[in-house]
Amino acid sequence: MSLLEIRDITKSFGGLTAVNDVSFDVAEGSIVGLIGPNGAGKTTTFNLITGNYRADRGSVTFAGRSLVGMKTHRIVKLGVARTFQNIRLFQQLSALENVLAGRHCRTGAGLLGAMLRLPGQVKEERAAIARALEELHFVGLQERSLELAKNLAYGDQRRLEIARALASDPKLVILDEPAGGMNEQETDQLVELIARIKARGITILLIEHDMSLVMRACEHIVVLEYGEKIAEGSPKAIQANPRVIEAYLGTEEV
Ligand SMILES: Nc1ncnc2c1ncn2[C@@H]1O[C@H](COP(=O)(O)OP(=O)(O)OP(=O)(O)O)[C@@H](O)[C@H]1O
Repeated sequence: MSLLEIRDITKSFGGLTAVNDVSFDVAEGSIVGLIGPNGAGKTTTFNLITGNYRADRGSVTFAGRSLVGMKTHRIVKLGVARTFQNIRLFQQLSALENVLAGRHCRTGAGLLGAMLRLPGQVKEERAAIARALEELHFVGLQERSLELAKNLAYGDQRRLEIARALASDPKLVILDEPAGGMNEQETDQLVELIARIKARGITILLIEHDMSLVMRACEHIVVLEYGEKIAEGSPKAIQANPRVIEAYLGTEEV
């Protein structure tokens, strides 16, 4: 069954059509990769899913509900969480506080309850902290929970963004170049982390230029070029597809 259905989405910026009539599905429980050359429209596609941009045409349906025109915070509440190509952490806050910010959408107590320190609020806060620590442990950052985000190594900041996304109880996690700036060992660990996220029953859609990661981690790959989908299929089929090789992969061994 498809968790996410994208149909004929189009988005233009002035005269430039960044995404042109793109359709694809993300099956529940799967790991799908979105690849293509620089400027192909990958991040724009993500922004159309997460409500950062509104599609000019087409539909985005998540768990049977249309996301078009929905505000980002509502989309997060429905179960779509993301990380960013250019890391967007609260640099002056601790790792733990960053993950708590990701949990915020699932905590109910309002400002008054927080100010009055009502018992329900205190209990909820404790539960949120426990959950945030679990997510830090899950991504391997348990030792760094009180470190400011800005003091974390680049690869650790990427993993912290993943922990923050997971804290929002997503059904779908969207990762924008999660291996960007990572060394080989960190990338290997990321492949393993992605598999463990899937094992939790969470569906994953990712953009990545590191083909060793894409081919190892993804079950299904969608290829964009100049805003259009030029291919989709299994890693094996994509690696052998002449159009994809010409547009993006080249003739090098991947
Ligand atoms: N907000 C915007 N305003 C104007 N043009 C934009 C905007 N966002 C993206 N574009 C343009 O749309 C095209 C697609 O960009 P997009 O970032 O989606 O590509 P991408 O496939 O994610 O590229 P990369 O791999 O380099 O991240 C590019 O030509 C880009 O310059």
